Amino acid sequence: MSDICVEFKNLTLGYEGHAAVHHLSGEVKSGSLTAIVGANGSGKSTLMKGIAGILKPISGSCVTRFKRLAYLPQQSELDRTFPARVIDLVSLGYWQKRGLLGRVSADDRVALGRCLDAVGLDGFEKRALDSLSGGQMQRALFARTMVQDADFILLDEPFNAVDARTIVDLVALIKGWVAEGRTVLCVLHDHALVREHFPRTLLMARKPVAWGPTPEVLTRDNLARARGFQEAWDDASGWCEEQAAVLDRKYGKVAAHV
Ligand SMILES: Nc1ncnc2c1ncn2[C@@H]1O[C@H](COP(=O)(O)OP(=O)(O)OP(=O)(O)O)[C@@H](O)[C@H]1O
Repeated sequence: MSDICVEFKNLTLGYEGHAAVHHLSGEVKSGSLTAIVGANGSGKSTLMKGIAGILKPISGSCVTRFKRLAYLPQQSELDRTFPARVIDLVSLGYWQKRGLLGRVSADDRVALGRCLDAVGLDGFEKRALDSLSGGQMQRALFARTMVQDADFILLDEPFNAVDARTIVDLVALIKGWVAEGRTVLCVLHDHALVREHFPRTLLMARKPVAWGPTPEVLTRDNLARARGFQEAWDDASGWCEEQAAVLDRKYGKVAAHV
């Protein structure tokens, strides 16, 4: 098996002709743990959707070589008023394996119980989703991710609105997945957390500003450059080439492939 599980080749992604991620090239190694950081609107979620295949490239390509994907979107994209229990939500993790209407086997139920236990939600099976706290909901979503038994895991801001204790527990789960050989890409805003726990980082500002070992990426210079790109970016402008060239001249050329 190749040790590269995702390869970006000059990838540009966007919406209705407007690019949100520009000219990304690079590779994600199997078994790696990478943080994706950048300001609001810098293209992090767009990149996740591109990797998940939800968004097709405007140009360039994103070649994926993983077997099974688990994608945990931002909580804001989830409807918690849907009348469902924790067990229903977590069981959805089996749909790739069983199909949407397939039966969850006795073995699956045992595995599901183990996952709920691992995320600290033992006994919560029958709780309604709208009765959960933000942290408990995130734990339930992590249980669903575990049930999927994916070799490639995308997490979009998984620590939003959860307390410090929950973050510690969820980070430990993520590290456990990586120790099992799974690959994890995780969108985060907390740079201190990234420095402490994430060996590799991709810094985005609509285009890649830096990508590599975290201490080499989260430098004062790179963060200033990312701010400059982001602030100068004009959402109203049509195509990216001209604007990117202007910004490159102003802030220095971006190392698009690190
Ligand atoms: N469905 C959409 N239709 C049109 N434009 C969109 C859509 N989703 C995102 N965008 C735009 O694409 C750009 C990048 O958005 P994206 O959500 O990828 O940023 P982000 O880095 O994940 O931001 P945040 O940290 O706020 O979640 C933004 O200008 C945003 O308005």
